[in-house]
Amino acid sequence: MGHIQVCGLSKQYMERRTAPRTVNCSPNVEQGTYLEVLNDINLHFEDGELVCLLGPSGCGKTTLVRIIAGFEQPTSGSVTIDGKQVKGPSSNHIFVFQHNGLLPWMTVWDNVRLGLRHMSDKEQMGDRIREYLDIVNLTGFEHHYPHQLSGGMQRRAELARALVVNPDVLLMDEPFAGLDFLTRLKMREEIINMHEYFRKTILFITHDIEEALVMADRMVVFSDRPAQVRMNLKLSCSHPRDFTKESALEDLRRSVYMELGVHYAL
Ligand SMILES: Nc1ncnc2c1ncn2[C@@H]1O[C@H](COP(=O)(O)OP(=O)(O)OP(=O)(O)O)[C@@H](O)[C@H]1O
Repeated sequence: MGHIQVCGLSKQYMERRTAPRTVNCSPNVEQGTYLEVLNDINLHFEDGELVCLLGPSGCGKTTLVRIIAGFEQPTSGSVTIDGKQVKGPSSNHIFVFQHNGLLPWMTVWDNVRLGLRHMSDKEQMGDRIREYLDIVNLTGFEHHYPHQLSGGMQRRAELARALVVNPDVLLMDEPFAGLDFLTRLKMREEIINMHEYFRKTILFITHDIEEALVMADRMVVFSDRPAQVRMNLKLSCSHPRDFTKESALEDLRRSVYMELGVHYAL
C-alpha cells in the first residue's frame, strides 16, 4: 500500500506583505496578493516507488509534500492515497521524516519507542525496537542521547524511528542536509538498501541531481515557482548505478542540469 495520485493540484498562499488592509478582507488576485506556488500538478506514484523530487529553491517542493502529508490544504485539486482523499494529517500511513527530529531529552531507545506507544505488549515492543536499531546499525547505542551521536548516527536513529511504525509512505524533505560528503554517500546507500528491503513508497526531496540519479526509481523535476512538472522520468537501471559505465545516466544528468538552467558548469 502507498499508491499516491496527485490530481490538478494548485496552491496559492496569501502574501501578507501585499494583502489589502481594508474592511473588505477578500484578497485581490489581480493585484498580486496571492503567491502562486503550485500550478496544476498531476502526478502518480506507484506503491513502493522511491521518487526524488527536484527543482529550483523555493519552487514549491516542500509545499507539495506538506499537502500530500495533509498538513496543508490545496487551493484546488486533490491528493489520494490508496484511493482515499487526503483531508488532513494521518499518522497511520504516512511518516514525515525530519532531520533533527529526535527529541534531545530522550535516549535513542525512547525516541524510537515514540511511534509504538500504542503497543500494549511491552516485550513485543522491545523486540521491535531492537530489530530496527539493528537494521540501522545502532545496536549498542540505545541509551545514548542524540547529542552523543554523530550526524550520520542521528539520521540512522531518525530512520529507525520512521521505519518502526511501518508506514506505507515515507516523506523525506532533504533528509541529508548538513551531513558531510562521505556520510551523505553512506546514507544514500542505506536508503537504497532499506528501500530494496522494505519497498515503502518514498518521496524524497533533494537538490542533488547525482543523488537522485543514484537512488530514484522515478525522478520528478519542477520548474521555477509556480511549480509545474518539467520532467517525470522512470529510472529502470539496477543498483548500484555507475555514471562511468552507464552513458544513459550521464546523458540524463546533463539534461536535468540543463532543465534546471545549468549549461556549462557540469
Ligand atoms: N505557509 C506559507 N505561507 C506563505 N508562503 C509560504 C508558506 N510556505 C511556503 N511559502 C512560500 O512558498 C514558496 C515555496 O516554498 P517551499 O518551501 O514549498 O519551496 P521549496 O521548493 O521546498 O524550497 P527549498 O528547495 O528552498 O526548500 C516560497 O516562496 C515560500 O516562501
